[in-house]
Amino acid sequence: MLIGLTGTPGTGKTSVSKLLEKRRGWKVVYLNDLIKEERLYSEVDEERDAVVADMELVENRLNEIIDETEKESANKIVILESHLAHYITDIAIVLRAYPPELRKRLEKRGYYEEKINENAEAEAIDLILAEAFEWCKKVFEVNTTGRTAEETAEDVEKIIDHLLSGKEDELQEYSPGSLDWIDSVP
Ligand SMILES: Nc1ncnc2c1ncn2[C@@H]1O[C@H](COP(=O)(O)OP(=O)(O)O)[C@@H](O)[C@H]1O
Repeated sequence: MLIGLTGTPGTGKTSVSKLLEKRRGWKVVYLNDLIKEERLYSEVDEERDAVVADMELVENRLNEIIDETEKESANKIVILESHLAHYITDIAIVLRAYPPELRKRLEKRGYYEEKINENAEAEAIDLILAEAFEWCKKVFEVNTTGRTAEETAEDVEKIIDHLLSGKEDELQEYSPGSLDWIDSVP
């Protein structure tokens, strides 16, 4: 089962993924690393020091990884970690962080002011959540505000265990759309 772990930069996708790898042995694909390491891109944007992913190459490679994972172990979970993951997966877990808290995290990571504003504003207008609704069949939302990375990892683990159980009922505490941070944009 391929599950997208998405969210604005700084919401904790990488931290949570590393904890889940350790705790549950689930396979995590760090999409941005995969694209660069395996050259799954069609062109390089020198100006922005970025690459343009070739989505067909990416999807083919992901299918191979899923098959390999399912053959190698009893593990049935592949987590796709990236703020673009929801463009690829049918299931998305969207991490959220109250913009003022997100700012602090990004400042700690040494982001420059303009990039911090850009991400804080995107988070305030629910940009990634809206995209996930558009692209995914199933969307879960996890508010990481005021929680530790460990607690968020537990939230994500609970959602994935629910999916593994095959239960169709909604996980109320993670149903999307309950956060409204539009007023946090200065
Ligand atoms: N509840 C939380 N969940 C995840 N990360 C958190 C949380 N609270 C604080 N953090 C911190 O925020 C930062 C998130 O960075 P990172 O995991 O790289 O995010 P992303 O991969 O989404 O850009 C880390 O330094 C992490 O320790």
